[in-house]
Amino acid sequence: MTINVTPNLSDAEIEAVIPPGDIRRISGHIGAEIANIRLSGDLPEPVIRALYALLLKHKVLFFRDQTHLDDATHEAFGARFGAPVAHPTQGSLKGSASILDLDTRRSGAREAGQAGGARADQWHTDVTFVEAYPKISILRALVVPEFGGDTVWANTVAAYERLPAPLKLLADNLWAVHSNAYDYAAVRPHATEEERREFEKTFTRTVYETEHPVVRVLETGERTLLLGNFAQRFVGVSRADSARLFQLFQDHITAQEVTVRWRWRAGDVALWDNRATQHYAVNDYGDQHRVVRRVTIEGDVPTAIDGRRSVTLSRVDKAPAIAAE
Ligand SMILES: O=C(O)CCC(=O)C(=O)O
Ligand SMILES: [Fe+2]
Repeated sequence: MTINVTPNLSDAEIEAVIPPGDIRRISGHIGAEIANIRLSGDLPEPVIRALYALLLKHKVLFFRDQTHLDDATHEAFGARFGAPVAHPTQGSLKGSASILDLDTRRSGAREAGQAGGARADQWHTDVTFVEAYPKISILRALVVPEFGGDTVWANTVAAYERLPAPLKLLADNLWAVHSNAYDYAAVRPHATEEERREFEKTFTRTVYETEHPVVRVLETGERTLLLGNFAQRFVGVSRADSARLFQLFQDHITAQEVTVRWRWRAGDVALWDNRATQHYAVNDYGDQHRVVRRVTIEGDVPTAIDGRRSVTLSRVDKAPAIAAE
């Protein structure tokens, strides 16, 4: 059952279900580990509400030792926060509604896929190339390398708040075009021809272009910077200037001070507010095996400061052309 979320529970209301001693903040602006909880689709509603309130506050929540979860119960837990949605082009793991399998050993997975596929080593917010991109992502670690393979999240609300006033004004007035058809060759110069074809066949099977405000107003009233690696250019700005502006804002978003880095153990779960964060999977584990699986929860169409909403510019299906090759 999906909850009718009440965003602003008081601290006392949260404490009534999740004691403060079970909440361990990890860094100054983002991330908290929640202890003594067994995730499932059957958690009482007050617990789900408290988790959601904590998510709005900390942007990413971590849970250790959830080895009891399988794909079905992972998804059932996610469904308590809204409807699970499949990736628009990559589909989902067999037998599940929404699970994205990121396995470094799955054939074709090495370089294809979302933001670099099984190795998502680009700063991004999930699936921003569609209008109503997911509001929540929930990642479960199945196989963790002996060393390396951490994930880093950045708080895009804190990044906005820390901008000097003139840069806030600039961001407030910008819109960006996001697409899944980014320049794969530029991002992955060492990719083989096969990998490039795999990328085209799966990830960009349908090409989306969506215009989003760079500053999105959240249900909490907070303003968040909406960029990441699917952002291609700013509306009304040349490609060259877009590249410089993008770098300027991304550098603020990924400043160490607004990030948290998680060292995975098998059975860990990370739950993030995909509207208020970007993330990056550190690609430093060589050929070691790594498997993580993700459930994404339906989001809504972003609203800008002036009330305008994001719009889909185009959605072009390439599948028939590729199938005919
Ligand atoms: O592999 C990871 O740690 C993160 C992958 C990713 O970007 C995602 O699950 O959305
Ligand atoms: Fe991601």
